[in-house]
Amino acid sequence: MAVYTSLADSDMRDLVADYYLGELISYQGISGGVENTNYFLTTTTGKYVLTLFEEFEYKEVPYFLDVVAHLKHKGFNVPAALIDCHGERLRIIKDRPAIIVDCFAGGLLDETTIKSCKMMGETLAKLHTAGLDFSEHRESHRGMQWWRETSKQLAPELEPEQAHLLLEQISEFDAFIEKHDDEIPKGTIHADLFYNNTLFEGEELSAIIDFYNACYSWLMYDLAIVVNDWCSDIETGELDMEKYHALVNAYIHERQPNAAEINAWPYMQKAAAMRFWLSRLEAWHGAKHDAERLAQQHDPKELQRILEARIRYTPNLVE
Ligand SMILES: Nc1ncnc2c1ncn2[C@@H]1O[C@H](COP(=O)(O)OP(=O)(O)OP(=O)(O)O)[C@@H](O)[C@H]1O
Ligand SMILES: N[C@@H](CCO)C(=O)O
Repeated sequence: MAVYTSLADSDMRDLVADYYLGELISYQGISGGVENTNYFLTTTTGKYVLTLFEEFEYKEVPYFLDVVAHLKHKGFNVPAALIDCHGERLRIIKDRPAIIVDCFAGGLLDETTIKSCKMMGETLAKLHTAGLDFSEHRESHRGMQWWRETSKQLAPELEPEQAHLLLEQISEFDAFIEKHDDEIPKGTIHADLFYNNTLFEGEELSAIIDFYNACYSWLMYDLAIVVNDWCSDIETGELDMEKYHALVNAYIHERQPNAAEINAWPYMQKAAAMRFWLSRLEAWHGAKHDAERLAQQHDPKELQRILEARIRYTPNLVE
């Protein structure tokens, strides 16, 4: 279970007493995520989620809270940090920065469908447009610099063919970006919009969560992250072309990519797969001597298969 920082009953009661949330009724660690510690809190006023940030220091967190506040202000159902009795939205609990947000109704999809892909494509384009006037620009903490350094560190631990594939993909993308970076539109992106970061009520997309990889980067890179997760067959890595067309056409209908984005699309699809393959490899290698932690990790092979499938074939953005 991904509760890295455990809180005692008394910690929870003290915490809830510091917000306008009534009395604590119960709490429960959330097993879903891998990056942060999350608890569901039930109080006399409703249901909430407590997040303790395991990767970030206190001063790094306000950017993410500002992104969410900006999008909430624009009408998206996203988890803005609640304000406590002292007027603060961010605090330290057990040495970790922590926030409380509303718990949204809805559940995780077991799998994506053509209809949910269409909804995601449309919503992603709207999210990108809404983020264009967000003035804080933060580089990704899992961007080009991170993948260059991490791939070099991990390469000796990998099978030679894996190391070759990883390093080759990074240099191919780096060479492409060196020439074209300035032409490809950037904005504030979610950068981790896997379908387990969305909630659905019935067939309706009800909320988008987990903005803690948000950054200022290429909008097409964000679309590629979404396509790879929402439209790929997990066993083979191949795209389900009906889902692909539903998602991409819905995106394009809302926001028309320019010629540079169309040109960059194959590179973005491969880079997006490589980035999550690498973060899963990093997490997996970091956890390999701890069976409990290892069992919580996502399987890196799934993203390796997606990358290999995108190398075999990358569909065009616009037919
Ligand atoms: N505001 C919320 N409303 C309802 N459920 C939530 C909310 N926030 C988190 N959850 C639940 O908790 C789970 C884990 O949350 P989250 O994805 O933010 O954790 P994480 O550790 O950052 O995960 P990962 O990085 O693996 O996606 C979600 O899949 C969802 O089921
Ligand atoms: N969505 C990521 C984990 C959290 O960043 C993955 O599936 O590898």
